[in-house]
Amino acid sequence: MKLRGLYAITDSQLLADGKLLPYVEAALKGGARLLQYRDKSSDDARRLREAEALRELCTRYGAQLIINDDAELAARLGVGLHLGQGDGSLAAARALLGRQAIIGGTCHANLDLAAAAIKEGASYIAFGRFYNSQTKPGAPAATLDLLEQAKQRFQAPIVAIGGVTLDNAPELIARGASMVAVIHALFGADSAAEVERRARAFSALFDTV
Ligand SMILES: Cc1ncc(COP(=O)(O)OP(=O)(O)O)c(N)n1
Ligand SMILES: Cc1ncsc1CCOP(=O)(O)O
Ligand SMILES: [Mg+2]
Repeated sequence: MKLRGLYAITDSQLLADGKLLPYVEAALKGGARLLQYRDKSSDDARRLREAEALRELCTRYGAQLIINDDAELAARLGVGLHLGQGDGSLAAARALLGRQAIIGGTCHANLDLAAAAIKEGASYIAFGRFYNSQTKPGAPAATLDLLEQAKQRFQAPIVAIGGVTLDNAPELIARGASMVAVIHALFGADSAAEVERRARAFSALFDTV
């Protein structure tokens, strides 16, 4: 699968009260190519249930499910995985999940971390936050120049994350992002119809830039 386009990431607060499945389905209808299940709770039974439901939705829409932080859950479901610095070894995750799995690594604003992630078998490298993020305000800041340097240095697909909106996504794509990972500007919406509209608009940026 070509890693290009909208990368939607779930949020437990924004998608509470029964919104998880309808809002995710709207994002997938709108063209999201990757969907990350990001749930920091320790309710393993609920996490398994929700992740299984998301996997089914992703299959229906031809998208790929990625599990945040939890290699065991990714292995159990046979889906992809995203690991940050301190979430465990990418090489061990690659060995666990196999050659085909999509595995991403957080590289903050550091090209050496990206080189190491690729060496360990990452399918994509993620930089950010690029802008102010309501979801993760303390994440280390990355610049557009860094993105350009990463694009020149690496062939691996580059994911840009952190405060990404419909207004600033075009400059990220122009400077080398092959995917934009979005939480608030996608799922912080009043209705599933609005999520679908936003997802379509994000996805369309990849046709034109
Ligand atoms: C696509 C993508 N990029 C970066 C992150 C951040 O991962 P991490 O640094 O481990 O932080 P948490 O998301 O676990 O809080 C991500 N999740 N996805
Ligand atoms: C998980 C994560 N890692 C760096 S910024 C961020 C949050 C992205 O969410 P938002 O799109 O709401 O800024
Ligand atoms: Mg993490």
